[in-house]
Amino acid sequence: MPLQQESARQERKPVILMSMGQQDRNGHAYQVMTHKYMQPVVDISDCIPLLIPTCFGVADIEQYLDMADGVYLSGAASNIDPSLYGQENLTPEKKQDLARDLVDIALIKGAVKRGLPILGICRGMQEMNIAFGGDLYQKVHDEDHLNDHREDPDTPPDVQYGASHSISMVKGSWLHKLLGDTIEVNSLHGQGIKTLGKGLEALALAEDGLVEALHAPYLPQFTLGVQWHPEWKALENPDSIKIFKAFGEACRRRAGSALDLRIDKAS
Ligand SMILES: N[C@@H](CCC(=O)NCCCC(=O)O)C(=O)O
Repeated sequence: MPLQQESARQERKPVILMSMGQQDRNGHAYQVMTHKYMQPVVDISDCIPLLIPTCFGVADIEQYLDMADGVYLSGAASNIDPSLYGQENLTPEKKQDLARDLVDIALIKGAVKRGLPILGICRGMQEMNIAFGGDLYQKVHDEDHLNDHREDPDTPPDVQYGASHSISMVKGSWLHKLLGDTIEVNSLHGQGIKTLGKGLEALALAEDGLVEALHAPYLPQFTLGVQWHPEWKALENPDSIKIFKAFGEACRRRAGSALDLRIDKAS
């Protein structure tokens, strides 16, 4: 490969799309929460986050995807509109964010078609499940066979995002190779995976059997949804570093092959 093309490949950081839905929780401003999610993408994945507004609908999603090497779905306090997975709303007291639901589901479907890597965190993992046709427990804590996975909102952030329970990786899976048998994770969610979407498989389970990580093994690209928050102080957590590195590497591979394709077309 000519030197010029090789250095263009090395200098170009992968671009990762992330939607900007409503983001506030326990007095943490929108900017603080968005920053929390972007920080490890910049510091560990070594990628460029490109934020997408959710208030203008999905008309321009394909054009956004044209610019992307990966899709990143953050967490957020709001619940997904249950009509999107065929249920009545059992949590009317909780905020929803339909604009974000629609943008993120379009992003996931677009990423699937285009072979873009996908990483979803907490609400983001739940969105992946809905986009693939699965559904959710709307109140995990009301299910007899499941534990309460919510945080105590009256405690300081370090406690809320501190280790809460252990999860076990599915033996023989790529996540098992990456993270080992078990790790301790934080837990800040009231909803959880009930039925897995079509083609999705669990990669990790909590002690009560709730799905804590999933992927779409039939797809060639990197796909990972996690129910916990690896973005929290990610640089201090070796497991989080492994996750964000793996995502960054997948996006870099994708960016490299997209560049090859453009070079081939141009020559
Ligand atoms: N509403 C869902 C979403 C859970 C979630 O993403 N929580 C994170 C909120 C705070 C943050 O983004 O750090 C549920 O309750 O299951």
